[in-house]
Amino acid sequence: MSKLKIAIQKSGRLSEKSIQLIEECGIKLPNGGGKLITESTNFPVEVLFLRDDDIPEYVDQGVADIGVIGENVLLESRKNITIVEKLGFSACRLSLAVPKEIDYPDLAYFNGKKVATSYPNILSDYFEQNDINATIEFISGSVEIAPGIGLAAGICDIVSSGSTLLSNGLKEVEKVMSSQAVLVTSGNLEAEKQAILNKLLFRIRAVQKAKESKYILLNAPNEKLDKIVKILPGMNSPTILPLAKEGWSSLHSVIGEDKFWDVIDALKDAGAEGILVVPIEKMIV
Ligand SMILES: Nc1ncnc2c1ncn2[C@@H]1O[C@H](COP(=O)(O)OP(=O)(O)OP(=O)(O)O)[C@@H](O)[C@H]1O
Ligand SMILES: O=P(O)(O)OC[C@H]1O[C@H](OP(=O)(O)OP(=O)(O)O)[C@H](O)[C@@H]1O
Ligand SMILES: [Mg+2]
Repeated sequence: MSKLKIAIQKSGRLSEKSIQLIEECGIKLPNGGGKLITESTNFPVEVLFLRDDDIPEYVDQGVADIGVIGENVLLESRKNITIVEKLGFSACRLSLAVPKEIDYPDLAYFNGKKVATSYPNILSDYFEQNDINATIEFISGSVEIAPGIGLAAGICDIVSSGSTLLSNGLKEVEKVMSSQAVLVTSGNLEAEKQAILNKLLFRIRAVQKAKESKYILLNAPNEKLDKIVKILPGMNSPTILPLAKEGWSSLHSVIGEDKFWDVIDALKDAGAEGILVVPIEKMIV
């Protein structure tokens, strides 16, 4: 029976979350051992642990069927592979930065200047689209030190909190792209592997959906239920159960994590009491 080969980063910013996602899908992986390839004991997948930059090539070649990488690495690779699912973790951006004391006018600042980056393809496309004529200096890591050692006038690198820029005396001046972890495939899977991927995607979506939602329970006097129900945007209509206390009910519903804080005050004002909000592990809609 065929197995779906999944390439994930061996060690780095994507590793832990990639393994966590696989495990949250109920796919068991043997513990540790430093192996670079491992098989699940309860789902037809093999996991390959690789450098993230190598994953696009392996997926393109069919050595791996799917892979987890940042959108930045996908775009830089210029491979003919496609995103099957955005995974929502390792959110960051690729930005241009210059020494903080520079009085930066606009993108034209980079005309005739040298810019250091590990993303020469993305950056040259970006400069071309914006009619900027700059020299791109490729360096594979520690890009933030380039201006300080006189290698370049600016850099283009990953920014998340901004603390690496700050500690190297740089400031972000232009966002080139946003990125998050994505699941990619070459799109040439044989039927049996595609069926495994479909099963995996179904589980990933259930896990993702659950993370975006919370299960809410509250108590309220019966005469206030109508008003409370109108405040709660649920999956379907909420469940209402009578409480032992005469004239009171317990109401259960599912609510978007992003909406929760907006509606909580409205619920209290409408007479809700004993509000409990609990995480959902999986959600099939
Ligand atoms: N500070 C950050 N916050 C959030 N996401 C990040 C951050 N830095 C990088 N990423 C994302 O995680 C991916 C992997 O980053 P990491 O720094 O582990 O890569 P790397 O050093 O190239 O690793 P490798 O050794 O596998 O080549 C990046 O391509 C990017 O999409
Ligand atoms: O804006 P920040 O939150 O500071 O994050 C940005 C930094 O994070 C990444 O490096 P990482 O820490 O993964 O180390 P690496 O360069 O060794 O990959 C990236 O290359 C930046 O240097
Ligand atoms: Mg890398």
